[in-house]
Order: sequence, then structure tokens, then C-alpha cells
Amino acid sequence: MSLDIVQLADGGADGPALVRRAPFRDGRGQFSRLFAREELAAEGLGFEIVHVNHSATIGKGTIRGFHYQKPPHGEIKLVSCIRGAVLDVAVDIRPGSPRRFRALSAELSAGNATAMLIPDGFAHGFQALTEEVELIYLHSAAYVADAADGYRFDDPAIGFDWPLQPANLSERDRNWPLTGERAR
Ligand SMILES: Cc1cn([C@H]2C[C@H](O)[C@@H](COP(=O)(O)OP(=O)(O)O[C@H]3O[C@H](C)C(=O)[C@H](O)[C@H]3O)O2)c(=O)[nH]c1=O
Repeated sequence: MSLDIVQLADGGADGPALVRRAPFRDGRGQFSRLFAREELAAEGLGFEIVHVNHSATIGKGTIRGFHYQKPPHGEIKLVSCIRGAVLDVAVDIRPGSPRRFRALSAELSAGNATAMLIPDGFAHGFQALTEEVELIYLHSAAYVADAADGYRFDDPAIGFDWPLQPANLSERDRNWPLTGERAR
């Protein structure tokens, strides 16, 4: 059982990657590996898991994000969808990056057994494509509430075109300052 790891095109060698699981299926159902540090390390993407989170979202069209933790609490995230389907999005927010504010996206679903690895320096968000979705997050750093920050889902500098009408955003996610309102 191994993971198929592919960098997202146009994301650069240090950009997001898709991690496809190879579920073992038999008459009882299926078994799949969510994480293999040595296999990710072989691709230069290995990390130590510090926190594991689970989020359950109701409402097709719901958007969570874009979130990241400010330095020095930046983190790598491996996001897996275990129920329903989401459009998962990683936004390059690295100062000086030639791809700054470029958003890369991929559909993650329980059916396609695909996770997205979001490197430090990228903000993360997703939109629910089904009425109910559940995600598992593997984080390389601990959650630090004071370091939590975000970009607005409709920030013109990012200009991401969500596939569904944005819905059900938290008060915080509706009110992140726009890029133009921030100190560079
Ligand atoms: C991430 C996190 C959150 N929390 C608390 C903070 C809030 O009181 C509550 C919900 O947090 P938040 O509103 O940030 O949850 P989401 O909007 O689903 O954000 C998550 O989804 C987006 C798309 C992400 O990429 C983030 O990693 C993650 O924060 O859990 C914790 O106690 N520990 C944690 O590690």
C-alpha cells in the first residue's frame, strides 16, 4: 500500500501536492493509508504530525477559509475528505513569491481518496460541494489562536472563482481585511 504523490501543476516545486491513497478493497469494505511520513519525505514533503483535527460541515456551498497561522507558527497541512466532496484551495501568500496570491484547487472527496498537502506559506480554504462533508487535517504545528489569520474568500487580489454560490460563512471569514487594506 503506497501513496501516489504529485505536485500541483503551476504551483512550483515547493507548492501544494495531491496525495492519492490506494484503498485496499475486499468483501468487508476498504482500508486506506492516510499518511506515510517516509513516502512524503522521499518527495521532500515529509513532516511530523503535531495536531490532528476533524471538521464536519453542513450545507452545500459552505466556505471555510482562507486560513493560515502567522510566523513563527506556520504549518504544513494534509487535508483529507472522508465524507462528501469539497473543492480544496491553497493560496500562495509568501511575500516575494512570483506566484503570490495564486490559488490552486482540487476536488477532494471520500470517493477519489485524494488529499491535498498545503505547505507553510499557503492559506487554505474549501467549499462544500455536497450537503455534508467531513475533513481530517494533519498539522505539522500546534494551533496558536493568536497566530490565526486569514484572507477573505472574495479578496480581489486572489480572485478565486468559487464553483457554487458562497454560503454559510462564519462572521470571521466574512470580515478578514482585504489585501489592499493590509500592510505589505
Ligand atoms: C484550527 C483550530 C481551531 N480551533 C478552534 C478555534 C475555533 O473556536 C474553533 C473553530 O475554528 P475555525 O473557525 O478556525 O474552524 P474552521 O473555520 O473550520 O477553520 C479550519 O478550516 C480551515 C479551512 C483551515 O484551513 C483551518 O486549519 C481550520 O482552522 O476551533 C482549535 O481549538 N484548534 C484548532 O486547531
